[in-house]
Amino acid sequence: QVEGLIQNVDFSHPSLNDSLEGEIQAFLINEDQLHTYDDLTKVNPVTPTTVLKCLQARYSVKVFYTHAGCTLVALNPFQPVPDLYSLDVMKEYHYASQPQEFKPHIFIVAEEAYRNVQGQLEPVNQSLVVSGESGAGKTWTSRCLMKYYATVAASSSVMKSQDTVERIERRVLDSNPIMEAFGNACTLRNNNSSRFGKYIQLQLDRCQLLVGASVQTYLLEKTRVTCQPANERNFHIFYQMMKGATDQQRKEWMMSQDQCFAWLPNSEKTVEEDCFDETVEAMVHLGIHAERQQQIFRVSVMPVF
Ligand SMILES: Nc1ncnc2c1ncn2[C@@H]1O[C@H](COP(=O)(O)OP(=O)(O)OP(=O)(O)O)[C@@H](O)[C@H]1O
Repeated sequence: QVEGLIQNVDFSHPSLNDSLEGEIQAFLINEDQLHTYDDLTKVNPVTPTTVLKCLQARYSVKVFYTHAGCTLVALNPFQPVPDLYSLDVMKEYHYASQPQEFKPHIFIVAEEAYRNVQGQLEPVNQSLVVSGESGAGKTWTSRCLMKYYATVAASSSVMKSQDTVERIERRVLDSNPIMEAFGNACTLRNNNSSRFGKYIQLQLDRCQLLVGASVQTYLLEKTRVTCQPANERNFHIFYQMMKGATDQQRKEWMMSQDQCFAWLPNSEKTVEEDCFDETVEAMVHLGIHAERQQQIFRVSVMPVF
């Protein structure tokens, strides 16, 4: 992704090469300043080395977001960062008169898009594109964005407390565990890898309150159901069912505790996402009633005798 941001420079000319190398060295000499570049367009010269060194320097002081013009570069901290996404931080960005003057953050992008919806004459659609390689943090980032909108654009009094998010806002957030249970799997690169692409639409009314949402999915890696690459797993939902089913469900689904399934390799591996209760709870919030759930789970079960 960073490569794509870097200008095309012809490095083939020897003198150009030498002078550029000199500029790079001159830039990098101020090592203790590199983390202060909060916008990569200020880096000069812009080369893979200078950009990556700046990002590395920021990462080492636990700064995970950097602007690159109107793009935001997000580095994956691979660990929870306390208070980076709290309700208070959301409020700070949401109520700021100039959020772009704050430290780079995904909430700046979220807030700018939110404000841009309010066009001069008519509301204007906004799109946020989250891209990156597997494990880069796209799913995490999309969740943050949805949480932000579910909070700031909530029709109820959600800004009062973190757990008053409800109704449509709650449903928007609850779509995530369901989508992830059925569409994510543990791969070599990411324990919670999305095996599909998604296009999420959040609909706001003229008062900029969240009134609807839809998710379109595409390119689901269906072949994973029957064929999992070595040391990877099938979709989370199967393991969730194996681990979380009640005795009654086990009987009905013919899934006894000690049974092995050829299509469910690496069952011994426990990942955070193996949480059947959470999936079921989210289904309830989304209005998927018990009978429909049973139909879905019956289809999901594939016993091999
Ligand atoms: N901002 C963050 N703070 C803390 N942890 C994070 C953050 N972003 C990502 N992670 C961690 O990195 C893991 C991988 O991120 P994520 O699943 O979002 O990647 P992805 O880009 O969606 O990958 P894939 O394309 O394989 O679906 C997450 O499960 C989470 O543990």
